[in-house]
Amino acid sequence: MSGRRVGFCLSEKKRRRMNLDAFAEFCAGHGVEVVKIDLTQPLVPQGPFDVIIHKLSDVIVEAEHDSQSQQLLANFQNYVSAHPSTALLDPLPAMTQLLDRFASYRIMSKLHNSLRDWRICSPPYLEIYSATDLSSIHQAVMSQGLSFPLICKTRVAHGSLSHEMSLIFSVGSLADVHPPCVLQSFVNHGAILHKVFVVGDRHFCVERPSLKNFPSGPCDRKTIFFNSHQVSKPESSSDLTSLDEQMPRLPLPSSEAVAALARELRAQLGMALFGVDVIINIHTHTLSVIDINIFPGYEGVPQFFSSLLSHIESVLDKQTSAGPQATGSLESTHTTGGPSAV
Ligand SMILES: Nc1ncnc2c1ncn2[C@@H]1O[C@H](COP(=O)(O)OP(=O)(O)OP(=O)(O)O)[C@@H](O)[C@H]1O
Ligand SMILES: O=P(O)(O)O[C@H]1[C@H](O)[C@H](O)[C@H](OP(=O)(O)O)[C@@H](OP(=O)(O)O)[C@@H]1O
Ligand SMILES: [Mg+2]
Repeated sequence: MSGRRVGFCLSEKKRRRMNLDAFAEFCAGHGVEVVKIDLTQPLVPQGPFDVIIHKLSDVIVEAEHDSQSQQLLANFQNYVSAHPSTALLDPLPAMTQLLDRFASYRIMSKLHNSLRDWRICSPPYLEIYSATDLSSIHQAVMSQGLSFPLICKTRVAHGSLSHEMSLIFSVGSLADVHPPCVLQSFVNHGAILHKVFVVGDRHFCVERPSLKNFPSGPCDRKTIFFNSHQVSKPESSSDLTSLDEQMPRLPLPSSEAVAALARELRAQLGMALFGVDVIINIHTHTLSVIDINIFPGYEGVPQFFSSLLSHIESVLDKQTSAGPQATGSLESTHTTGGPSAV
């Protein structure tokens, strides 16, 4: 495939994290030119692009309150709208919904219906919009079927603050909740996390450290505050990830169930580059989906470069066969409803 230009719109940190320079070299060997897009400069002179791959989560989140980020985002959106033949990975509305745990958890909560045959579910959760009295939160925890311990996560699902979390063990400790946030039932899973990395129609499962088991039900224990990046990176190791008791090794997630999950979320999200965090309940052995990530790090996936290039080529092939008026994003997106909130 010759003369194809793929623009990357990533933060400097993300370019380093994915080793964009090495990917550019890899693509050059396959006749695909990788271009680093500078969002602060006019986009037209930097183009044209057959495909744009981006992770604008920083800009989208900051555009909520920062006029310069709003301008950068508007420039990008104007360029994409004016160039419908440029394929966008991934569509902005799809990415935006995953920046909000209220939206992504609504999608996760529907998986138990669409993937019932695979015994895939997502833990009960509760959306807390604003400061609410303790008894109302406790009432909602009970009525929504949540069970202690609870894990509390910020509503915003991206960026450094989004990884600050807490484990809450009693009704009294609900005072440690800082809305807007979600409360989710903690599922004992033997301190093993399964990261499912999706690249187009391919997906890869990588095992990671995870939070250890805790006694079920409320107990008189202080809230534990932690950063998720201390818990589930390949090198994570602390008393939070070390089991207090020996337990039989859990089965691996069935490859068919994981494939069904990847397929379902590809269709639901209309995205090609995302990660899904899955844990196995030590009592029921059901798969619990606890998180969906935009354009993750794909650490532990040696096939990432070849899979990404293969997906780019499949998108371009579709563009070619669909003709010059093909739309910018080849995959549709839609949002879903959700449970009551506090
Ligand atoms: N409901 C849950 N039950 C048990 N453990 C959980 C649950 N939710 C999260 N965890 C643990 O906390 C870790 C971080 O949770 P989560 O993935 O939601 O945070 P995150 O900041 O979005 O992480 P990342 O962006 O690195 O994927 C998980 O890897 C897992 O170890
Ligand atoms: O271990 P993974 O690849 O899941 O780590 C991801 C993490 O899940 C989040 O997707 C991070 O993105 P933010 O939520 O935007 O911080 C990724 O950071 P990034 O700098 O690679 O985008 C982690 O790689
Ligand atoms: Mg996660």
